[in-house]
Amino acid sequence: MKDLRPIIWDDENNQLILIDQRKLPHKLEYFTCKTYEDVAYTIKDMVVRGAPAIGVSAAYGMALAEIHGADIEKAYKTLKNTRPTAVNLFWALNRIMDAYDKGKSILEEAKKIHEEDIETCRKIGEIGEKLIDDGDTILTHCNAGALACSAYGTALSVIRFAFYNNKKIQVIADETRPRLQGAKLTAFELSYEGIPVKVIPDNMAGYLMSKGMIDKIIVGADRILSDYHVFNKIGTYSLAVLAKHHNVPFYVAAPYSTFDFESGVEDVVVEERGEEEVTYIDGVRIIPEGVGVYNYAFDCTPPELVTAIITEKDIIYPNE
Ligand SMILES: CSC[C@H]1O[C@H](OP(=O)(O)O)[C@H](O)[C@@H]1O
Repeated sequence: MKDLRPIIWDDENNQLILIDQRKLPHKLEYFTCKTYEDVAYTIKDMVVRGAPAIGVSAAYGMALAEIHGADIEKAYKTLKNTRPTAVNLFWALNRIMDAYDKGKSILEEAKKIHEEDIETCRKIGEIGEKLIDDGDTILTHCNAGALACSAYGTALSVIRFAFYNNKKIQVIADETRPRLQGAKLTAFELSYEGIPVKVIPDNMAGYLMSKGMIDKIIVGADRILSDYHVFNKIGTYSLAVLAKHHNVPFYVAAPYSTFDFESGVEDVVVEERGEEEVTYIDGVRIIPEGVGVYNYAFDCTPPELVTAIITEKDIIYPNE
């Protein structure tokens, strides 16, 4: 298994080194964070993205605040305000603040969160792999891979473990407009590892399902509520509706740090990002000046459309 690690803590120089995912797939470059402000920037500008990866990075951002004697409360607020939907960000920051309030080292707690995330994602793959059959064609959305976590991924961990258990699978990655995480990140991550992957435009998924070309769908998550409403990348809900119509199993893979047992659906802030993500592709304007756009980054899939949720402890069947 080619171990893609997007988050590296450099103990020697007290800095956080991140794969700059804005540069993929053309360049594998790194962004070095020396302050918590640097980390906040990387989360907002999606140098690092993906619910677990955002949480781990924010934890190290707090460690940088501690190392440099910065105002811890200010660092907490700055990092907390980077992105509103992925609950892992708040889970990690609150865990760091709990440790700090108890007089523990923030850096040591951040390292624990990082190490736990690696093991959690590995377990999700081990547990979820049994849902994949030899010969399956599996559609995935956005990037819920090692690039969204500390290693392995969530949805892509299931796919990796199926592949390494000698199941002959074919992955279909839809491109995932507007940021194209599927085309740029999932296709990079799987081809880098030799896992068969094809990319499709988002609007092709329904046609492939109607032709019986998709056996299963597996996606990640940014926030799962206690009633199993799933917040994930925009377009997930559309896939879930299509999957229901075509009787295609729809799986969600996520660690328990993505669960939010407090909020109701109406409490969750669905991130809206800048218009330029929709009006431009790779720096080229594609929409006429003066024409408005929507750019919701996430949507919500109700539990009745979810076949199963794969975690590091168990498989949850919301409708059984
Ligand atoms: C393993 S969680 C990945 C999750 O995060 C992504 O969002 P973004 O790329 O905007 O951070 C997407 O929703 C993925 O499913």
